[in-house]
Amino acid sequence: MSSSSAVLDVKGLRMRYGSTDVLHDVTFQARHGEVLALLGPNGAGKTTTVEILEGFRTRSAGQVTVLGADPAAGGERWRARVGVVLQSWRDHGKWRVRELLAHLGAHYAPYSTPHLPRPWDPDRLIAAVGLTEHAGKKIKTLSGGQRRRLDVAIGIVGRPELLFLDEPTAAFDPRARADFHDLVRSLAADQATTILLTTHDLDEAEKLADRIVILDGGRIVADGTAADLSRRIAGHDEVRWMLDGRRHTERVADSTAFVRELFGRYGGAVEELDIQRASLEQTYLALVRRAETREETHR
Ligand SMILES: Nc1ncnc2c1ncn2[C@@H]1O[C@H](COP(=O)(O)OP(=O)(O)OP(=O)(O)O)[C@@H](O)[C@H]1O
Repeated sequence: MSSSSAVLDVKGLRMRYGSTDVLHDVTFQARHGEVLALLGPNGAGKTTTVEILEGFRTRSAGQVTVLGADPAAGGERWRARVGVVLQSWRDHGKWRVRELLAHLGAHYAPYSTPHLPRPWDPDRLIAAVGLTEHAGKKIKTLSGGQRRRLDVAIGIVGRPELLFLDEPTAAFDPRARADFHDLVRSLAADQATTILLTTHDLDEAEKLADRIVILDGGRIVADGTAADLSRRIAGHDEVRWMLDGRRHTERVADSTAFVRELFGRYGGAVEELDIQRASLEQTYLALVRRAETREETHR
């Protein structure tokens, strides 16, 4: 990908709090319409990275371009193109759901274009986040999960071209989570919204993300599709089969190539073939463990 076509372009990003470096030379990009998941253990630097990209935190060093601008200097027009999902709008407890979304949405009207009409129609947006029944309710009367849906609605009311979602489904019940996943997919597929998602839910990352970036100890330890990442863990696929009445089990790096060879050699004599690929969870844990071992030996 050329840097100019990237919606997010981060090169050599560093962040230091006092005398502690928490981001070391972080480099990654996101394309138009791509869903990127940023994963990593607690304290890895995900929130710090996202807040720098959102323009809420000033970096110590490195080049950061977000929708063509440096977020540290992004003006009103730039901000109108970026969606941020913040934690609950507690100060607005007396506002009603539809009223707040219409009020906040009005701010984006001057940035409307024929290609991207802004803001979302409040009722369509309320339906998209599953709050139709609660549209007339005061915010302080919503449950935690309903409030979180409202947070998401507030984040996307201006039809952002780039959306930051920081652990968006943490308080969602399974139904709300599934609805939310549909919404994220449709934002990316139908509206070409680029989405940067941080999550601790690996299943969510695997379902939603086109690409996964793993941050550990302030460094990127992996960047690729879920399949790319699992290929980096040699010997993770488990292939089982029966041959001449005997059961065989083999751990291999590339199960497709292995099975092709197996059939090439034994043909129809191979029975009860079963392939188990490593889950993203196993891959993630192996990559993080490997990065942490490397870090310890360098210390
Ligand atoms: N304002 C701050 N001052 C000093 N250190 C900070 C500050 N904010 C974060 N840190 C430190 O920076 C590191 C990265 O924190 P960050 O919140 O970015 O991690 P994270 O990956 O988002 O973690 P989590 O998954 O727990 O939310 C941590 O060691 C944290 O203690």
